[in-house]
Amino acid sequence: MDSINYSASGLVFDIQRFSVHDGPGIRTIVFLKGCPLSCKWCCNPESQKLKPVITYQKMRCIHCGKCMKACKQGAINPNNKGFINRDLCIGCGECANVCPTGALVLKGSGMTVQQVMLELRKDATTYRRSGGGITISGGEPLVQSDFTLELLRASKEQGWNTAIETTAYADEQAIEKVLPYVDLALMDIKSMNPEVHKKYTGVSNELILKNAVRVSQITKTVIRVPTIPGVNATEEDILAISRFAKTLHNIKTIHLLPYHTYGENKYELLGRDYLMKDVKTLTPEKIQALKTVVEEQGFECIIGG
Ligand SMILES: C[S@@+](CC[C@H](N)C(=O)[O-])C[C@H]1O[C@@H](n2cnc3c(N)ncnc32)[C@H](O)[C@@H]1O
Ligand code: SF4
Ligand code: SF4
Ligand code: SF4
Repeated sequence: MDSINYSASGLVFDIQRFSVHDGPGIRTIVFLKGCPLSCKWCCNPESQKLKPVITYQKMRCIHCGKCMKACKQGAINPNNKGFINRDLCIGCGECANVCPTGALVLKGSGMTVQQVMLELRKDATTYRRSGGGITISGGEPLVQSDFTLELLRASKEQGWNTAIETTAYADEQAIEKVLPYVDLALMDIKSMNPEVHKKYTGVSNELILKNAVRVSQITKTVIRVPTIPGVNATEEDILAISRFAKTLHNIKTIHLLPYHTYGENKYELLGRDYLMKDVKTLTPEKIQALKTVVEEQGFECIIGG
């Protein structure tokens, strides 16, 4: 086995400590950039591009003009819709460096495995006491598969529990090399209907359904379904996903994640329209009915994951 490459670097857009979701015990979630999907409801739209992106918060702007002078691409102009011309912006972050109020923030920066491990080590005692560890999310962690692999290997060497949040849209090699170092795969199945999947996520579900079999063979897997009204939140949709889960290897638990709008304001910061504005989250009665469907198929069902 090769030694761990601590100098491998990846694009990270957030690190959240003390999470009690997304795996056992107390965890640190490392959010990676890059996703081949573009789910219309995505709560992390800043994750999707595999490069740093700038956010602009109008409320904080005092119109000092420093960013305009700093931007060599001429991408900033108060007359632009959303302040920044995103066709010109290269995500260099020079504007954010000079902004005195924090109105401009760059999402995504290069970090080495060693730098991420330094962050993680701050909570090593907590991981040991609680049986927790690292969860790699995003974005899609399998996009930066070499970086994800090294982070997982380094974490396993410390004896920490490892998890990934994935939608398994990746090539076979990425699955085969990364999953053996994952203790728990929290794997989304968003819809069994290929047209619906394509319409709302930008890609067909064919590769995901194929890879789901392999993921479940390699490691302990929990199926997750973000339940989005008008997309995949009928009893028929959830029954179809539950039946599919039965064809996988040893799935015991399905998480239903009720649709939420926590990410809505981020779209504005990115100069994008939020396309799910009119969608209301499910009532507790409706989500309960979906839970019953899952349980009738013999699975444990957790609402919220
Ligand atoms: C941001 S994703 C990152 C991992 C991976 N890209 C995926 O989709 O599985 C993490 C989790 O958040 C869920 N999620 C994203 N947007 C959501 C929303 N608006 N409401 C409920 N769950 C959401 C996803 O379904 C996924 O289970
Ligand atoms: S990130 Fe760079 S290119 Fe983009 S607006 Fe700021 S300074 Fe200009
Ligand atoms: S530097 Fe910041 S506060 Fe000044 S104009 Fe640009 S965004 Fe606004
Ligand atoms: S797969 Fe995950 S990260 Fe990618 S767009 Fe969908 S919810 Fe967002």
